Amino acid sequence: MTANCANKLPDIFGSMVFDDRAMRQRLPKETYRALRNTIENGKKLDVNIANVVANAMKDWAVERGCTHFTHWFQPMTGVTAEKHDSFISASSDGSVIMEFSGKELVKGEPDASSFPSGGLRATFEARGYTAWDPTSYAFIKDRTLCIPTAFYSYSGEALDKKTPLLRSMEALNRQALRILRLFGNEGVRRVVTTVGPEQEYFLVDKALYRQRRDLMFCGRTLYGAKPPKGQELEDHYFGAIKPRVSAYMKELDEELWKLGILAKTEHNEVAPAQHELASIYTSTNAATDHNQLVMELMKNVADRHGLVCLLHEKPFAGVNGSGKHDNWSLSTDAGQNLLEPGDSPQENAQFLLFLAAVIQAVDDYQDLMRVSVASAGNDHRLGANEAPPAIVSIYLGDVLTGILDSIESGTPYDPQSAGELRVGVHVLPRFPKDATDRNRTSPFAFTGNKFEFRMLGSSFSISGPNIVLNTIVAESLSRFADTLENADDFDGALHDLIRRVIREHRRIIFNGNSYSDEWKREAEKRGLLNLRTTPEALPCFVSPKNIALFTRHQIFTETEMRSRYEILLENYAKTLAIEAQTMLEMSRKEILPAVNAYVKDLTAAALAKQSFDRELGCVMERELLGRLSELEGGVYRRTRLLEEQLRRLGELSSAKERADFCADALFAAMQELRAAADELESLTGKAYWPFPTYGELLFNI
Ligand SMILES: NC(=O)CC[C@H](N)C(=O)O
Repeated sequence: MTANCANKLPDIFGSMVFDDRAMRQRLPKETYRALRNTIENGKKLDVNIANVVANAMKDWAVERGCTHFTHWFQPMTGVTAEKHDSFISASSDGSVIMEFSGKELVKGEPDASSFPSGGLRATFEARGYTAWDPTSYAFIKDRTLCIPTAFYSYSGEALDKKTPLLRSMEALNRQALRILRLFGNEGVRRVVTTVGPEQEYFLVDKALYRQRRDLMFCGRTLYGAKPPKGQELEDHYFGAIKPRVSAYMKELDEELWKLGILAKTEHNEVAPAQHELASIYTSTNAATDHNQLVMELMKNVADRHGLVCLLHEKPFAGVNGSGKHDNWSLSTDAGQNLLEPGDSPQENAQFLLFLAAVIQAVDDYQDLMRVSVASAGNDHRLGANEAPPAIVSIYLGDVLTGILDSIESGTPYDPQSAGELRVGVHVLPRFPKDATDRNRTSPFAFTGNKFEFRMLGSSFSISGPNIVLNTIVAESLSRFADTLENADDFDGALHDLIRRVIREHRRIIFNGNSYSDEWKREAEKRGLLNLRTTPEALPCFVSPKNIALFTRHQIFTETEMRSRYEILLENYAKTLAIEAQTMLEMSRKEILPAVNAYVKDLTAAALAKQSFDRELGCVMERELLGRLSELEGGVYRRTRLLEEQLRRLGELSSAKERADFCADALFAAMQELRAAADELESLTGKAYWPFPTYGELLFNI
């Protein structure tokens, strides 16, 4: 955005979205009211009304240069999908008119037989349908009107990431309203979960990227010796943004603002070439759609700047990885944040109950939290260089923990104050927001009025982790409501309930350094789970306890869960197999021939020296040739070993066996090959090494 355009920002914002402003302007009053009723209360939309809405949307889109529309959906691939249809309709005189009907708006059939379904559909029964989600606004991308939709099978099973997310938001709404009624909050009609995601990413030069097959095929480097400088000086974090990156960020912001995305904060991250973009929170459904668009646009805009945006969780070994921090909270339709401590005993009590619900949920369902962030890419990040470990725990800060302690033990919070703290009777001691000191090591940190779930990988759809958060908290709230609805003495029952939750679940609270080895030992003593790899974590998803949870709240059917489990396992094994294949290709076609060329030149130089003068020593050539030949032999042997492991992988039939084999034998073989090749890299002449080094990739922008 040029400087003189800055004052037009409020006009540009949302200009490519058919949002409330556009609806109000374009729809007849009655249609507008009916549509709002659908958006807010889920009321079915009459087909005549849908026709009017569709036509208005089409006119609006055509005025903005659109010729096509698409049902935009989120299959289990983790990225979005679209199939474009033009608005044209043939007339008898050979001309065309532009049309878009209510039927086309509301439902589509993309024949999506090639999306992962985890055995839910065979190709002969491959029908898939998309259904308009009116709670997320339609928008224009690439001259196409995009209609956010849910994607499901012929027999009604969810095949996407949106349907269960909407169901989980509904479950949470149901249970949170029960709780609010107990506190006499009759006016609240809806509780929504909100999210503000922080998105980390790397930028590398496109010309360099193209020379690396590992980046092109896998999104991360599979080889690469440590450069002389990494992030140790901590000079990149929040450093001045380089002009090329700044130009990129400005264009990206403008594109995002046009789509009504609340892009707010941007800065350099810890590793060289790493950056972050944070958005202001909004409803989880919109935030999920928006984050998918953020990732897509990050890539597209980078391309226009001769850059490539890497969203992988660990593009470079040994330096900071990229996460996505999910700032989660609950808000009423009146805008009250339910995780914000209040001023009166009533408000405080309500806050403490919601807090207790989260504490119980995270402790009871640590396994699901871990599953929700499990992927091949994130396995490299969790527990390494400034990313949370695989052990789930909650950070509350000393002040809030102190308050909970005194409620539990019945002792005064403040030694000067008289008597114990009674929930619902006393006002909580004031704790300034800053008292919840930011703890960057915690997987799940309370930050004053929301929780920051820091375990998500940068390439994730935020849908899965939020489905889990919403559902497990809905479960705690429903149990609390069952107890409290039957209580004779509400304040007494509430106090006892909160006390019990703190007593039973305090093991999940940890305010110290989650990166440390002591914490690993301590967590084990506390009986917390430490599910190190994806194949170790995933089976928890389909444990009887978790199937019972998701089916009870109608988020997933058991069939849907089993299919998702299969998809996740397969995805893991496929990712590792692609990486192993890529390593083999790079070793055989690039590394070994390059080193050989260097060896040949060194040999020729030594021979030339000798023939020139027999007395001339060849210490360097002799020694270097010895080391190079040995390492070359090592790389060759390990290449053969990796080939052998890949062959063995091909013989395994079940998805679980394949995933386990990949995490274990295949990954070990990849690591060994890499170690030998990286050593070779540091000994090989610059002109010979076949692809750009870490130093070039990380410091070339
Ligand atoms: N400064 C930070 O917040 C670093 C976060 C880190 N990149 C992660 O993976 O979560």
